Amino acid sequence: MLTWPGAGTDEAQLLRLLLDHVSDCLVAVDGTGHIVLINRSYCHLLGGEEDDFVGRHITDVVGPQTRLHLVAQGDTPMSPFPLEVRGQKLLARQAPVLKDGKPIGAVGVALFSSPSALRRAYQRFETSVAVPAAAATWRTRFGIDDLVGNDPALDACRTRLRQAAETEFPVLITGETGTGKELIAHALHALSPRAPGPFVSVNCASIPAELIDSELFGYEAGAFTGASSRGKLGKIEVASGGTLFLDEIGDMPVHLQGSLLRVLQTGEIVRVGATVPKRIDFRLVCATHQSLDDQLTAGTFRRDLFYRLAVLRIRMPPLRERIDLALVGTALLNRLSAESGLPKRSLSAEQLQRLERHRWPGNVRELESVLTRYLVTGELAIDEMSASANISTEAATLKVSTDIQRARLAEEALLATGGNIGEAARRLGISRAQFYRIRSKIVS
Ligand SMILES: Nc1ncnc2c1ncn2[C@@H]1O[C@H](COP(=O)(O)OP(=O)(O)OP(=O)(O)O)[C@@H](O)[C@H]1O
Repeated sequence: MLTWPGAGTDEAQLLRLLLDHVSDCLVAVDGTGHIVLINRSYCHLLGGEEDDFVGRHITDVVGPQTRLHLVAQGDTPMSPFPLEVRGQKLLARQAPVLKDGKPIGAVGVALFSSPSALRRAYQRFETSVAVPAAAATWRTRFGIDDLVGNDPALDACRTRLRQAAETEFPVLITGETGTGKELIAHALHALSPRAPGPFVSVNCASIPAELIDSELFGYEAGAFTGASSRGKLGKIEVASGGTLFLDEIGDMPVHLQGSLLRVLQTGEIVRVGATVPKRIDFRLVCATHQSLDDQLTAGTFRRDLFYRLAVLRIRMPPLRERIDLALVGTALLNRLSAESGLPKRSLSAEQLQRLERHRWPGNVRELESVLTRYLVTGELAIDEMSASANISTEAATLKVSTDIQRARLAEEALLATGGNIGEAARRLGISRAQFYRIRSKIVS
């Protein structure tokens, strides 16, 4: 006799309870093909209650293509068996119910609602075995509480952040260097339902152009000379079930922008050297300190990709536009002293005024640096070099825009030649080495 403490003593009720907790759709028929038992998942799929189906012939309920009544009479089961029930494609498994070696009925279990659900389940399984070891190291380091400040623009960022965390849309975070773009990307992941999954961060500016491909998409075993014999998991795959953070997205080479766009459109990646695409479930968050508008105009950033990844936008305010410098300075000073073990120091009214007069081109990162120095030396030395940084930034912009133009021509030549660097260099009338140099100026 079947017993289960706390579940009552009625065996039929107990059986019902168990079956209703099986999420797969399950139905049993007697030797004539009439339904004797059907669980809640199947009733739900059929859009009715148990009483609507028990006693009816399986072909009346599921449709003429079912074979369950035939299996109940001794036909060989076919598993998995494709079935369409109420417009829903299923893969089903059938098994005869035997008594003294003779069939007295059959049980049918719908395994997956469609081949793509099956593929997804298989990939989930594969990923759950292969990815966790890699993903375990990819965790968020910051939450929304780490975002210090009491400023209207920062409050607007917090609101946007909370709204974005409830959705799955791509987010583009913009702002000058050091304004907290990476911090807020971590916080976004930590607030989202994906928080238990990995947060995988890739800095597009720090990976050589020729490696970004394999870094993001991974490669198959032996995909190219020097490739690991076991193949490599790409960062997009490592981010499966979590968030992929692409920092400095403005530095992504044009040919890769096309690949990323395809991933966003299809939800699938193709590893370098592979032919079969793989479905990956990840959320994309990007950041840039560059003006993507300028790059859109210059043609170095694809407009179609831009619209895809900038569905939701968060602009981090520069420190000089914020009204809470005293509060941020004091909070950071306390945090830095707690983290470093250095004795606490406070800031006088005069010192706070000096902080407020500075333009902070390096934003909160620069402020952290000044305050750390203050904790160590007791002197509030604000970097004079950084105060004049605006002028040098403008001078640098001219140079950068020339570099961008050249890189754009190089990328166009590369596209036109199907990725053949030698040929692209020849068309531009430069050497391969010059070609690499031009591209690396933008990429590294
Ligand atoms: N509002 C804030 N509150 C507390 N710390 C902050 C805040 N904004 C930035 N920081 C700190 O400033 C430093 C720089 O932040 P972060 O790396 O997120 O900036 P970023 O905008 O991504 O910079 P970059 O564009 O150079 O990559 C980090 O140590 C971060 O913790």
